[in-house]
Amino acid sequence: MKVSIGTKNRIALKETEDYKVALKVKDLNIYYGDNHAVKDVNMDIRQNAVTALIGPSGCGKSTFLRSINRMNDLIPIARSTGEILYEDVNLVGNDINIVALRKEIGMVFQRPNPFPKSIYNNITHALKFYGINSKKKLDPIVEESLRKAALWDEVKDRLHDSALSLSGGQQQRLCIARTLAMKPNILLLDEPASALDPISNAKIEDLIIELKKDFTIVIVTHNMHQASRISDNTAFFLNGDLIEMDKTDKIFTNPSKKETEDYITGRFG
Ligand SMILES: Nc1ncnc2c1ncn2[C@@H]1O[C@H](COP(=O)(O)OP(=O)(O)OP(=O)(O)O)[C@@H](O)[C@H]1O
Repeated sequence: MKVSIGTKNRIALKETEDYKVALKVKDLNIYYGDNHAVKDVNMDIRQNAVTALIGPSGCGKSTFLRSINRMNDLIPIARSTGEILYEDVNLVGNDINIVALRKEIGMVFQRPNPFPKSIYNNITHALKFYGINSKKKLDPIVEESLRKAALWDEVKDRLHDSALSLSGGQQQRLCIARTLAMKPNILLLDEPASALDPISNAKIEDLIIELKKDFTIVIVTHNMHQASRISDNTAFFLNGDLIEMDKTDKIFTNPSKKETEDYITGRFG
């Protein structure tokens, strides 16, 4: 099911010696009209790791995250320059096949947004769009996706019930399962647990730690404890600038920049 994302804007991705890079961001700038929301960001996002994006409200975290699978295209005044290299394709380029891109780089939003369909049909909806229609093919994908999203045991006897009958936390895991069914390489999570109760929140955190074995994960979170618990690397944004990015332990115990320290110690934001 792998689909070519684009043909032009191809630039070889270099990997460093100690880890593989899933996304290489170079000189990325994003504007909403005159508002320069993301400024000259350079960043390597590690494969099979969790990268947390933190920073005060309005600092550009979600804008940065959304640029990775071109969700900002939906905003007419948004404009980007620079490069986000995925495999050998610049995702900022003009000839990107957005449908293919979003299949490889899936996104889960802050509020669970299941379709008003059955649990089963939530998972199969997009697969049918890609021409997978037989129950024989769909059934195993539904089970595998729900298992990966740690929801199978809770829903296996009610797959044809409405997704809206699930709790908020279950709905969010269903949205993750729906994304996993497309077999993406990268998962973008925009505060996926912030609207959930503490138990559901903990389940989502455990799930994210489990999922990084198979996927590269980039997560926006306002919750510092969450970032420190689940992420390998943390990037701190302020006013659209990437102030500092490092191993999560380092960011939370011994950041290099005063702005980072002020933020993580609660002195501002
Ligand atoms: N759809 C939009 N149209 C115009 N400007 C926008 C839009 N979305 C975000 N912005 C602006 O871009 C800047 C960065 O916003 P963004 O939502 O990326 O920040 P954030 O760090 O994710 O904030 P929060 O933590 O509150 O979600 C802000 O100045 C914001 O007003």
